[in-house]
Amino acid sequence: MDGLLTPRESAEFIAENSRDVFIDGGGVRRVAELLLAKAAGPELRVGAWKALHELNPKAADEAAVNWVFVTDTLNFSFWSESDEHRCLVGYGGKTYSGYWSLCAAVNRALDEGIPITSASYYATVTLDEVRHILRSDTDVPMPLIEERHRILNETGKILLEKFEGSFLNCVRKSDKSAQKLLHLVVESFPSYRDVTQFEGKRISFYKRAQILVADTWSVLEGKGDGCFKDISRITMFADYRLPQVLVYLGALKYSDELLEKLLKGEVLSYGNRQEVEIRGCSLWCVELIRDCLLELTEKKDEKTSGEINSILLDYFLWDYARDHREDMKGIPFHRTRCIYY
Ligand SMILES: Nc1nc2c(c(CN[C@H]3C=C[C@H](O)[C@@H]3O)cn2[C@@H]2O[C@H](COP(=O)(O)O)[C@@H](O)[C@H]2O)c(=O)[nH]1
Repeated sequence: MDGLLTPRESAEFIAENSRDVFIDGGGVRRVAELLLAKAAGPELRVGAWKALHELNPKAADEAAVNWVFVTDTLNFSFWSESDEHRCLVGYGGKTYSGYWSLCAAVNRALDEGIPITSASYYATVTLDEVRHILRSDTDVPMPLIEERHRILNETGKILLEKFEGSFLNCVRKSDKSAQKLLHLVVESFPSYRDVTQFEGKRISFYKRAQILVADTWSVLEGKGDGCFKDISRITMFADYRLPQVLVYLGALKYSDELLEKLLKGEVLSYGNRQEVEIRGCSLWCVELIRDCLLELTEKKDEKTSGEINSILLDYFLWDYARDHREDMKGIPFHRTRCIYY
């Protein structure tokens, strides 16, 4: 698309022109030092995607790739008005919330013999069937059920028409380039077009398309069809959890006016100036943390378990946010209801 900035270009431009969100250099360094201590550990490596998350597929086959595709097609907007009243899904003796409630519901459906990862099924699945598949154990349903149904039908039909019903065929058309796969996804599937404007420029975040590429790389363990030569050009994924954890860790700061708005739980619409600043500055902040971490590892000649990229930093910080939910209670996340993140 002409004149459309890449996510990294968008983030740098937003950070340079942001009025209500700021990157704190000292905080960036402190987070890089926190990550340095983990550089040689089990988290900052592609294998962590399977090793640390029991709901993720263990296989690296076509079915696993199609599990990733349908899950990332629905990977958006799990936040509820109140944390006490939210969608929960019980699976394998555990109760899951947020993004993990989606994964638990997908696995529960497969166990019930519902072929939810097959495009030939979800291209024509009905709204009632989707309500059943994504049903909550509480009286709070998963948000945006109607949109999830519409997106499943739309995406399933396109996957059948263009890629013989399997996302692995889409991956195989990308010449093992993460960037080519990213663009093939956003050109083919409308619900992945996470683009908006800021200060008169057309900007992109492509959050779900980037995490789809990242999760495809992870489920294929960075090997074979998943051996993307340019995987390090994928940036962090601009969702509503990373900003929260970056503020908690002191790498990102909000103006008093914006913080007050978020503490009141005010909804920010998709593409709103402050919402764009939160997403753009978070993305740029993680890029700066990665640069600082790479500098520290070189200086300290620290062993790392393979190349550290923004995907692995993002995964680590997102998991960190999950594990520190209680500690982060005082830090608001921004509320935007949309299908893009
Ligand atoms: N930046 C970033 N955003 C991520 C993820 C993931 C899931 N990926 C994990 C799963 C397997 C891999 O091992 C990854 O660790 C979901 N989200 C977003 O968060 C929000 C849900 O949050 P909560 O309400 O707390 O569940 C929602 O916008 C969702 O789209 C990530 O990794 N990074």
